[in-house]
Amino acid sequence: MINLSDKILEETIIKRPNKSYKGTFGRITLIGGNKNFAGAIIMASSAAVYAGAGLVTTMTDKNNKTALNEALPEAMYADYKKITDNKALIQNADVIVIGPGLGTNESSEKILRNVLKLIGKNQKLIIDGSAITLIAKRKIKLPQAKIILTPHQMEWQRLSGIKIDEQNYTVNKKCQEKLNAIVVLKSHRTEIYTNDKCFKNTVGTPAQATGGMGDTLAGMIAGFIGQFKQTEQAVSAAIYMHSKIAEELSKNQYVVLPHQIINNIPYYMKKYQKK
Ligand SMILES: NC(=O)C1=CN([C@@H]2O[C@H](COP(=O)(O)OP(=O)(O)OC[C@H]3O[C@@H](n4cnc5c(N)ncnc54)[C@H](OP(=O)(O)O)[C@@H]3O)[C@@H](O)[C@H]2O)[C@@H](O)CC1
Ligand SMILES: Nc1ncnc2c1ncn2[C@@H]1O[C@H](COP(=O)(O)OP(=O)(O)O)[C@@H](O)[C@H]1O
Ligand SMILES: [Mg+2]
Repeated sequence: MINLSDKILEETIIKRPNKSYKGTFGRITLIGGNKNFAGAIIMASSAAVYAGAGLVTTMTDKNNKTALNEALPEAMYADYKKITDNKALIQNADVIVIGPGLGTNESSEKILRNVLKLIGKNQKLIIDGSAITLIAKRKIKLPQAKIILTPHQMEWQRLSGIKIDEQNYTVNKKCQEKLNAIVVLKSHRTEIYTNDKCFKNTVGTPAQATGGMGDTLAGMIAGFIGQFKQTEQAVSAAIYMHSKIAEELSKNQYVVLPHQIINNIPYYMKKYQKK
């Protein structure tokens, strides 16, 4: 297990090339946010935009359209019940995020299945929250793609069958290999399992134990892997920076909210970019 440090940020966050445009920095499509969980997909989408994603589309419940436009005018909207009429939004994306606030009813399952059918093998797919629970409970097969799973410990228990108090490096690694995906096992000290290396987060604070913190992380990871070439490195950098911001803010705050992390991402990216 490799302990993460500031080095991961300096190695990952490069100076933006002058010869570039929005397409250079990643087209990201996020799917989630049922009518009760608008916040989850708005936080994930905001984190992606603030982490530098070039172009963001949010596919969500139609009741969330106004809230999304008001909170994040940078994001485009599409109805997540019309995936099959909007195949290009999935097929042309560099990174797809599915799950924040998606819910686990039949309609959520249908949306998830429709998205998974469209994923290409070279696309990066982040599977979070409800999508992990659905895959576990309905035994849905993962597509061929560059997959990143971001479970908290209970979601990992549902997916892997490993009880929370029995989760350890050896059994987690074995299951990650079987899934053939990067597994971000979230806890107060998140672990990242990849095919060749494993990393452990060394920063973070109980001040960040707030609903929406994982939704924010999923969007941040999307923003990073949409821009920075080395996927494993970019995933690790996003996780480290998410907690680093929380830890810094917690010096003056009793609690740190997801939107406060989001607002700080551009400043921290500038501060830690490759010298
Ligand atoms: N504003 C919004 O729109 C928000 C929307 N959200 C969306 O809601 C959806 C459901 O996600 P979820 O994580 O809230 O619920 P679920 O999957 O049932 O897991 C909770 C169960 O697991 C247990 N547990 C054990 N260990 C744990 C651990 N380390 N971390 C966390 N839980 C742990 C825990 O134990 P307990 O608390 O009972 O002790 C409980 O029994 C998802 O799509 C998400 O994106 C949220 O992000 C909130 C903000
Ligand atoms: N006590 C803690 N110390 C450090 N990080 C924490 C702590 N509690 C929660 N976190 C972080 O907050 C996030 C919680 O993710 P998750 O449970 O999926 O939240 P949500 O689904 O509500 O958005 C993870 O990134 C986790 O590492
Ligand atoms: Mg979550």
